[in-house]
Amino acid sequence: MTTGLTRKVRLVKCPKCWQLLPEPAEDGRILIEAKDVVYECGQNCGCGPGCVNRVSQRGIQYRLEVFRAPRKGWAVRSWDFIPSGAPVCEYIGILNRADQVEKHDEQKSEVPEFCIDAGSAGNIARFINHSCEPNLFVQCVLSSHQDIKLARVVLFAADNIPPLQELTYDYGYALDSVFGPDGKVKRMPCYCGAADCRKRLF
Ligand SMILES: C[S@@+](CC[C@H](N)C(=O)[O-])C[C@H]1O[C@@H](n2cnc3c(N)ncnc32)[C@H](O)[C@@H]1O
Repeated sequence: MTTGLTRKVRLVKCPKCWQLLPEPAEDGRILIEAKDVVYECGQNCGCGPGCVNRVSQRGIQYRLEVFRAPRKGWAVRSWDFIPSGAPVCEYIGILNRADQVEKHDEQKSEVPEFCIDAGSAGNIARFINHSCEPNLFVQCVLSSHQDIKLARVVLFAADNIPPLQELTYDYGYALDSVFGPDGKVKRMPCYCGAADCRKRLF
């Protein structure tokens, strides 16, 4: 999971606690659409943990289950209905400089500065599979600092998601962008089953 965002920010007042925040924050508990970055209130605001502008800081609110999916290995679904725009879970792992990951792993042509590696440590997000027609989207969130390269990465519902439907997001690989240690292009078939499936993850 990588973020390659760069963006100039404008300081405005938080609508809830009136502290200065970069750019207007989302007013409400759900996110309507993906943005470059969402600014939430954090430890530097005076508003406290109950502030509505901390939508992704409440931990996992749904009963998520890891299950076995045909041809894809482990997968994740929710026992509860998830409304469109709701934060589902943060993508947790070890933050690495992308160039360090490359030394012992596959290479990508466009490499961002940092990546979150959930291979050795992470949460349930590491079991969420790719789909070409996903029901989650990836959103960068800043709250306790303003360094976009170190934003938290949170998965939000892109749709109303009924119970037991597999949760998926678009891994976002460009085709032929992943290379093996031998320098050859690596290909991985996609089994998401979407009508417009690209047939390959990368
Ligand atoms: C982050 S893991 C997801 C959890 C994984 N299924 C497992 O069993 O641990 C990513 C890996 O899952 C598999 N995967 C995810 N989405 C897939 C898809 N749409 N089609 C085929 N394999 C998929 C691939 O092996 C991929 O490298």
